[in-house]
Amino acid sequence: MLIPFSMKNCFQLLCNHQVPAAGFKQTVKNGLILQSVSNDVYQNLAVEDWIHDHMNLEGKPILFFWRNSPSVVIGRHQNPWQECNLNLMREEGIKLARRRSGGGTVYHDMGNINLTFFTTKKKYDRMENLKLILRALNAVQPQLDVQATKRFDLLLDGQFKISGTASKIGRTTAYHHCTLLCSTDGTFLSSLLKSPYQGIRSNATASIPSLVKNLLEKDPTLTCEVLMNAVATEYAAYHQIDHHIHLINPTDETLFPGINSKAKELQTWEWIYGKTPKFSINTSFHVLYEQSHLEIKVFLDIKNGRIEICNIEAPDHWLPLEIRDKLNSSLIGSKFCPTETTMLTNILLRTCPQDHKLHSKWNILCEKIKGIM
Ligand SMILES: Nc1ncnc2c1ncn2[C@@H]1O[C@H](COP(=O)(O)OC(=O)CCCC[C@@H]2CCSS2)[C@@H](O)[C@H]1O
Repeated sequence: MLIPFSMKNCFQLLCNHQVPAAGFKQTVKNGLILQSVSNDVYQNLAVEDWIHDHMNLEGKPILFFWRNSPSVVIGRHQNPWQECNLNLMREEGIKLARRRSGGGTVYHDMGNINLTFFTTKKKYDRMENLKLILRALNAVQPQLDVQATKRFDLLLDGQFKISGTASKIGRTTAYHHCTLLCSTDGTFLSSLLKSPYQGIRSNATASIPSLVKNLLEKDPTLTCEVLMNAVATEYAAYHQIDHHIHLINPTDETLFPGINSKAKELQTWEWIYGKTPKFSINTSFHVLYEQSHLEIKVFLDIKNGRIEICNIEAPDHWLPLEIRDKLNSSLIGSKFCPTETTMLTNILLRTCPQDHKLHSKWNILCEKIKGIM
């Protein structure tokens, strides 16, 4: 059963320096189950941040269910260019989010449930949480063969991943969050999580790709709603709490003071791209010039998402050295992002407005460079 959640309840449960009213304290004595009414990945990640920041040491465990419209979610220390097809994502309007927890890249859509288990650091136990999910799955469909692995994945029939795990451990509190694939678009998932970019070198965390499967393929009654209710029932039984799922609105400032600025921060270029660990690109492409193919080599070092070193090598007769130097130096400091090349084109137009041939070469270069961004 879903019930709306009041501001008072939330403050009393979560905020430091608030003494829960006697009656409420009784009902949430051992924990609480929440579900987001939003399908916005940034807003939902902001709820995680907010609860993590405000949870007090009394440590009522909280289970938070959330689902997102199509999004790719990378780990805190990952490189989006290495993990996904950013061009395809832009074309398809798929959001990219960087979460605060480590680990690999996953795809979310409305057929995927996210579950966040908030506890004190002391009580943080990923295997315990996964066992709880396994009990819930067993309760709704005893025929399922699902096992938890040492990496805290859930595998169906010994080989198909249905859940991936990540976590964030703070000084006193922690959360473990995981996915659960019910009816996600698997074809889309695999095409989005394939990087087309060549020649990237970095120390960023690499994802561990697996075969994936939806639970709905095994049993058409296993919808997201059925699975959330089953997990809520197990969670309630385990913590001896009310099994009601409280609906929360992640944009409600009266409920979560300051949450909208958290969501905003998660949407910034500085967080999503700028936090990418330093990396380099060593690639080349060919251009057709006077009936022969010329090789253009590109070497880039990218730090905090911005080009730190840029070396574009092209035959002198195609692009004179001084223009190449201009290009290399104008790219330095700019964001490694396609909109920046448009800005550079404008710079060139201003620098040498008459040279049409040069402009077309520059445009070719910019198009090629955009292709690796
Ligand atoms: N939604 C989803 N669920 C399970 N597995 C997935 C999913 N999307 C992709 N994958 C597969 O997992 C690997 C990456 O596995 P890898 O082990 O590298 O990473 C993870 O599992 C991270 C899980 C993060 C969970 C958080 C919970 C709330 S916000 S995101 C990917 O290449 C695909 O093969």
